[in-house]
Amino acid sequence: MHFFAGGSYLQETKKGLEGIVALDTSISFIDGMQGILKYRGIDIEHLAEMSYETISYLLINGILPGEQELAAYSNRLKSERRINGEMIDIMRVCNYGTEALDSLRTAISCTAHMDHENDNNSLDANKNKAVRLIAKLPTMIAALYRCKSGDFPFQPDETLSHGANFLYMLRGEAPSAIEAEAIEKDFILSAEHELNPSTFALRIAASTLADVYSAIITGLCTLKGPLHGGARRGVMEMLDEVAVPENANNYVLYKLSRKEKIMGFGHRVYRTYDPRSRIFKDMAKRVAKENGDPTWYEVAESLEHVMYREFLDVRGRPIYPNVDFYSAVIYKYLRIPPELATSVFAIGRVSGWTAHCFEQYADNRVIRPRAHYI
Ligand SMILES: CC(=O)SCCNC(=O)CCNC(=O)[C@H](O)C(C)(C)COP(=O)(O)OP(=O)(O)OC[C@H]1O[C@@H](n2cnc3c(N)ncnc32)[C@H](O)[C@@H]1OP(=O)(O)O
Ligand SMILES: O=C([O-])CC(=O)C(=O)O
Repeated sequence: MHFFAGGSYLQETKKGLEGIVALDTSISFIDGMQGILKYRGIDIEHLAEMSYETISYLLINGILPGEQELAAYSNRLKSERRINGEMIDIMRVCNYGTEALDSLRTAISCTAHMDHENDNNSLDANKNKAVRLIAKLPTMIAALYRCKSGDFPFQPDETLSHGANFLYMLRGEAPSAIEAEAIEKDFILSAEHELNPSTFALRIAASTLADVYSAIITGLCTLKGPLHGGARRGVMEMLDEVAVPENANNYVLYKLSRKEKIMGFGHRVYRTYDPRSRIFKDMAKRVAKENGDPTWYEVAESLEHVMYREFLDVRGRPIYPNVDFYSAVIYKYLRIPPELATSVFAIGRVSGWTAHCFEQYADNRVIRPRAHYI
């Protein structure tokens, strides 16, 4: 159905813009029926075996790096990991709440103030800003955590990978090999997902030609909500609440009877298992085994079984875990505090966000849909 308003015919409203195609992209591809996800034409299963730096380069530059390009990109990221004393002072002050993302938002805003290229919107300057953001986000989040506990932040360790260095800065000791693999995979699998809410919000900001930092902060603020990236924290809290696999059935039935959402389930696009969840589930099982206490993994598996059964019985179609579900189980085993979970998601996503910024700037028209006046 079409209706007439303000001199032109408009299409019927689609609540939540479900199924609306808003733009062309070459950054990622999703087949929600078959459970396929590709970044720049490469299957996620293949990408999950690479390093985060490789994936970050791929997303931003459109092609996989050769050996020399990767070495140069990796060196640049490592040399930009440090944050200065002024930033740490800010983190000591702007650190009141129980959600690290609120402070991260301020920290990124301050980085923009300190970046001499902030107002330079050339591609070269924007790529420099992307490198700074990608490199500094883990340092900022670890520093926020340390400052909150009244401790001094640990300096980044340039000998460690992007993921291992983050865990090192949280704890002051290098992670085990499997922990380093798990966090690296988390960053890769979280890096990009087409027009998810935060990326769409960011592209709207970029389409007004707002600078990269402003667009990233727009994305970050949108990631916060519990129906999007905030669900990861929700899952961590749910695992604590359910505590043992035997409680999963009653927990789900109680929540569903009250029409409450179960965090970490459902997706707007996937009608089958999210391919990232499959990889996360396998990784979570391995981390649980290494840890020696499989309880959180078993609680998660029970929740998955009960949700599948309930949705199939009551609605005639199952529901599957999304990207936030088994990643949260991994965070529990990695001892990442729940208040950091959404910010840790952003560490991975910032490469995808910056890639979308560049794609928007390169072929821009301001994004401005219409509303149906009632
Ligand atoms: C990184 C990410 O953003 S991944 C998503 C993270 N978010 C979550 O995990 C939060 C829980 N999940 C949800 O809220 C939703 O599934 C979303 C936001 C992911 C997708 O939303 P939509 O595409 O609008 O799905 P929608 O809400 O229409 O779901 C259809 C039905 O299933 C129900 N449903 C969907 N997900 C869930 C859930 N996790 N728990 C309980 N019921 C659910 C809805 O309530 C709705 O029921 P209704 O028809 O009786 O109203
Ligand atoms: O695509 C979405 O709507 C949400 C999602 O899975 C993501 O952002 O990774």
